[in-house]
Amino acid sequence: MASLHIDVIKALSEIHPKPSDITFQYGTAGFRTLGSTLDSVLFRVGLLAGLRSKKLDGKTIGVMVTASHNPEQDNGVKIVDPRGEMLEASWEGHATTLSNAPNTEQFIEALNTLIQSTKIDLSRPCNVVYARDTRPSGISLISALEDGFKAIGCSARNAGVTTTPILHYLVRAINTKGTPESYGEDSEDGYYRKLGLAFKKLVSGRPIIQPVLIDCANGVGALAVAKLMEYLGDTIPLVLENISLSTPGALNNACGADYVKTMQKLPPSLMDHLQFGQRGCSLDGDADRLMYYYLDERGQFHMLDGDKIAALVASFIVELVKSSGLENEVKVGVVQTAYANGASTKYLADRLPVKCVPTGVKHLHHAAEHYDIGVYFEANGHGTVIFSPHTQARLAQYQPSTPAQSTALGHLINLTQLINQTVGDALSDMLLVEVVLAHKSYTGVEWDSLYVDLPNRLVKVVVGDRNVFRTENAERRLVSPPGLQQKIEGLVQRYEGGRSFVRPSGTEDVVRVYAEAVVKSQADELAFRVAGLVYDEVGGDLAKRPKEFL
Ligand SMILES: CC(=O)N[C@H]1[C@@H](OP(=O)(O)O)O[C@H](CO)[C@@H](O)[C@@H]1O
Ligand SMILES: [Mg+2]
Repeated sequence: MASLHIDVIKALSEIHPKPSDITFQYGTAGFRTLGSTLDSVLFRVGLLAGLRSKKLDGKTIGVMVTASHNPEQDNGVKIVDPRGEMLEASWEGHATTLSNAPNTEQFIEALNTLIQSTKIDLSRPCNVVYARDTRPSGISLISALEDGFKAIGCSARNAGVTTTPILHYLVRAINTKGTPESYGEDSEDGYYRKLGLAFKKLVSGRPIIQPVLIDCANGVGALAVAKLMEYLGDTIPLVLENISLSTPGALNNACGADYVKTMQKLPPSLMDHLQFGQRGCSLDGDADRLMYYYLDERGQFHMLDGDKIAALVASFIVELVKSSGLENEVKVGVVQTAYANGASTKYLADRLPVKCVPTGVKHLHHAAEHYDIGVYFEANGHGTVIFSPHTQARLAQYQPSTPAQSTALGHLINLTQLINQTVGDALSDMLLVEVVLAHKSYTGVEWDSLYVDLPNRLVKVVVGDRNVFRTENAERRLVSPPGLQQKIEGLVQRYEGGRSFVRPSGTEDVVRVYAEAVVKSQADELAFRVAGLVYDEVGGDLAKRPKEFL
C-alpha cells in the first residue's frame, strides 16, 4: 500500500503556515476571504484536490482561484468535480477540516484520517487542472496551490488566467476526451471554437445583430470576450467596456453584474457609452454571471436579470421542442430560488413546471437534472440550461417528419453545443440570449415586456448570531426563532401583492430580508418593517437600530 511522502509534505507545509487567528470555511462558493490570508488554504486545497482525484481513480479535478464579484483584495478557491460540477457536498466538510488544522503535524494527521475514512488508495494516479482570475493576489496563491500538488505528487495542468466557466468546461472536456460523451476539445481555443461554431449556425440567415455593449467588470471576462470575438467573426458586433486589467482596485468597482443587480442602475462608467435602445450587459469578475439592460428613449434604465433570461430562454426552448414534434417525450422545466421575482414565477408557471429550491447554484443544478431539459437561473444572473443524457441521445437519433420539425431539431442540437452545461457562463449565456432575440426579432423592449417585474427590495440585517434563523420550504418560511414567521405573515397580508421571506446568508454574516409588493414604496415599507421585526426579535442594540427599519 502506497503512503504519503511525509517528508515532502512536512517541508512544504512549513512554508505555508496557517494563520492562528482565522477559522476558514468551505462555503457555497468555496473558500472566500481576504486574499492575503489564504496562502495555507491554497496549499492544502492542492493536496485535497489530488486526493479527490485519487479517490475518483485519477479523474481530473479542477481548481479555480477567484473571488468572483467580491472586491479586488478578496480571493478564493473552489474545487470542480470531474463532470465540471461543484465539489460533492460531503467533501466540503473535508476541505474545511483540512484548512483549519493548526499546524503541520495536525494537518498530516487530518490527511491520514481523511484517507482512511474515505478509503483512498494512494497508489492511484492523480490529475488536476487549475486556473485563476486577474486578481493580483492570484499569482502567489497559485504557487501555494502548486506546492500542494507537488506535496501529493499529482500531475497538474495550468490553464492560466481564465474564466470560471472555462475551467469547468476544461474539466469536463478532459474527462470525456475520446469517449462518446466527448464535451469538446480540451483547450481554451476548443471552447471558443465550440461556442463560435454553434452561434454561427444558430444565427445564420437571421437579420444583422446590432452592436451589444459588454461591461467586463475590469476582470478576466475582458480577455475571454476578446478571444471569443475572433471566433464569432462579424456575426455579432461586441463593444467592450471596463477592460482595465492593470488599474489597481478597478475590478468589480462600480461596475459588473453584481453592481447592476444590487444598485438596479447602470454602472456610471457606461453612462455616455450605452446608446438609447442599445442592449448592454455586465459580467462579474470571473464571468459566470450576466445581467442585461437598456435605456429607453427617456433615458430610463431597464434591467433584464436572471429571471428575465430564464423566461426568454425557457419559452424559446419550449417552442422548439413543440415545433420539432418532441413535446410528448421531452419535458422542459425551470428551477428558481425564492429570490425570483413573483411575476417571473407566474409567467413561467403558466407555461411549464417550475421548482423552487434553496439559494446556491448547486441546488439549482441538481434540481434541473430531474428534467429532460432543465433551465435554471438565479435572479442575480447565474444560470444555464442542461439537457439530460437521455434527451441528448434522443435528439441525436430522432427522425423528424417535416422540414419545420427538422429545422427546430437542428436548433435544439446546436443549443446543446452553444450552452455551457457544466455551470452558469456569462459568455455562453450572452450568446444564447442573442440567439433567442435574433430568432424572435425582439429588441430589449419586447423581451422586457414578457412580464412586468413586481417592485422588490432586499435588505441586510446585521444580527449577533445568524444561525438562530432556520428555514423550511426552500427558505420561504422561518421555523426559528419561534413565532417570527407568524408575525411576518401578519404584516405581509396588509400589502397588495405582498410577499416577504427571511433567511440567513450563506456567504456573509447577515440575515437577508426580501419583500415584494405591487407598488415600489409598499415593497420598501414591507421590507423595512420585516427588517425591524428581525432586528428586534434577536434583541439588536436599540442605539444601533438602522433608522430606515420600521
Ligand atoms: C440574494 C443573493 O443574491 N444571494 C447570493 C449569495 O448567497 P447568500 O447565501 O444569499 O449570501 O451568494 C451566492 C454565491 O455567489 C449566490 O448563489 C446567491 O444567489
Ligand atoms: Mg462569479
